[in-house]
Amino acid sequence: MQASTPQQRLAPHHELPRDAATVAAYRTPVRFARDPLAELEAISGRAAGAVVRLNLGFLRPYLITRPDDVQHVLSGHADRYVREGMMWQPVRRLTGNGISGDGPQWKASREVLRPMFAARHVAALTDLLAVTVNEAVDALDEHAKTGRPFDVAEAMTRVADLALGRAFFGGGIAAADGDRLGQAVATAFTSLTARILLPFAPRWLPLPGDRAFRRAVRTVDEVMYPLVAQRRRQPDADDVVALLCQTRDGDGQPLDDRRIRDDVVGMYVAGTETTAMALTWLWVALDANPAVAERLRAEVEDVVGDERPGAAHLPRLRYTRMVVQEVLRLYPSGWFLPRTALASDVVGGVRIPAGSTVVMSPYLTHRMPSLWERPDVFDPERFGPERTGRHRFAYLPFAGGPHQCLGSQLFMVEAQLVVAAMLSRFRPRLRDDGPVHPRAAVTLRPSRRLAMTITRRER
Ligand code: HEM
Repeated sequence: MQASTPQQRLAPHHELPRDAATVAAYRTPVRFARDPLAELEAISGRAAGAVVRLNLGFLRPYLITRPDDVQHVLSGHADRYVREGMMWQPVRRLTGNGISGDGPQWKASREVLRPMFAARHVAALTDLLAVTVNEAVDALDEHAKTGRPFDVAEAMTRVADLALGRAFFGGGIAAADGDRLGQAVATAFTSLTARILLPFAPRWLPLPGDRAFRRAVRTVDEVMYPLVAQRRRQPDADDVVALLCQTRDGDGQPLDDRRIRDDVVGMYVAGTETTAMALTWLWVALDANPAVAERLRAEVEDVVGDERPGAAHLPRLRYTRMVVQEVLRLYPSGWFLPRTALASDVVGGVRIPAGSTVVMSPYLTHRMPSLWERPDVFDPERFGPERTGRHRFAYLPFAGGPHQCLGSQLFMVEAQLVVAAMLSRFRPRLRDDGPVHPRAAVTLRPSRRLAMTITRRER
C-alpha cells in the first residue's frame, strides 16, 4: 500500500467534519449595529470562504460564502434547508405561505406561477413594460425644465411599482389604489425591521412598528380582495390576477381568494423593492464611473437615437445589459438569504446541527477576492461575451436552485428599458452630497437620500 502524502492527508474530503470557528460579533455590537455590512465583509474576508458561526448573542447563524457550499444549501441539498425563522416568519404575516413560503404550499404556488414568467410571457409583457417605463420617465421631464432635483430612490420606486402593477393588474387597478398598495407594502416592510432583528421575540410582545404593520396589511387586503372579485367577473382580462382566477390547482379546483391575494402580494413584495433599489444603485455606479456612463450613453444613442425604447431595441443594448449585471454584482438587492437546517448536515467540512440558521449572502460572495479580480472595481467587462467559466454560484443576484427568482428576466428587460428611456432623453447627474455606501435593510439601500438633477439631451 502506498503511503499518503501530507497533501493527501490534508485534502478536505479526507477530513472529519469540524465545528465552525465562532466569530463573536456581539463583542462589537456598536460597530455591528452601525454598519452590519461592513462588519460582515470584514468577517467574511478573514474567513476566506470557510464556514464560520456568527455569535450575535441572540442568534448564532452559520455564514456560508464559498460557491460550492452555497450551491450545496440552495440547490444540491435544498430539501434539507427551509425558509423558516429569521426574516421569513415576519414576512409571511404579509405574504401568507404561498410563493414566499416553503414546503407543499410553496411548491403548488411555484408550479402555477412559473409559466407566467416563462420567456414567451415576458416577451409578451415587454411592450406593456415599455409603455409604462416611457410614461414614468416622461413624467420626469418637469425636473429637466425646472432644474429641480428629485429623489432617485423615490423615482425608481415609482417606476418599479407602476411596471409590476400593470403586469399584475393590467388596467384593473385605479392609480390611487396602485399608490395605496405600493405605499402599504413599503410600510409593512420597513415596519418589520424590529421583528426581523429580534426573531425570537414572541408574537404577544409589542415591538415598534407592529401597529403600522397591521394597518398596512389591512390596506393591502382592502385593495387586493375587491380586485380579485372584480377579475373573477372579467375572466377575459389579460393580467396576472385574471390568469390566477382562471387557474386550477393540482386537484382541478379553482384557487381561492386568499391564495391569489397571498401569491400576488408575495410576488409584488419580491419584485418591487428589489427592482427599485437595483435601479437606484445603477445611477450611483454610473455617477462614480464616468467612462462607463459615457460608453453606455453612446450605446443608447446608437441603438435608440430619437425613438422611444421598446422590445426591438433590447437585443442590441448589450453593454447596457453588462452594466446592469455588474450593478447586481456590487449591489445585489437580495443581499442575504437565510435558511433553517431541517437535519444535521456537513457544509464545507463544518458540522451544521439540525435547527441551525444558515445565511448565504450574494453581497459577500460577489466581493470575494478569490473569485473576483479587484472586486471593489465597477467593471461591466466582467460580463462580456468572452468571459465564461465562472462557477454558477459565484454570481447569484437571483439566488439559484428551487427558489431561484421568478422575475429575473422581467427585471433585466425593465432595467434595460429604464436606462434607455432615461439616457435617450436626459443627462442625469447626482448632486454631490458626500459619500454613499450600502446599508443593510431587507434589501440593500443607499446610506442616504440621493438627489438627481437632469437636463434634456441635446440632439
Ligand atoms: C433586481 C431585481 C431582483 C432581485 C435582485 C431579486 C432577487 C431574488 C432572490 C435572491 C430570490 C431568492 C430568494 C430565496 O432564495 O430565498 C428571489 C425570489 C423571487 N423573486 Fe426575485 N428578484 C428581483 C426581481 C424580481 C421581480 C421583478 C419579480 C417579479 C415578480 C420577482 C419575483 C420573485 C419571486 C416570486 C421569488 C420567489 C421564488 C420562490 O421562492 O420560488 N423578483 N428574487
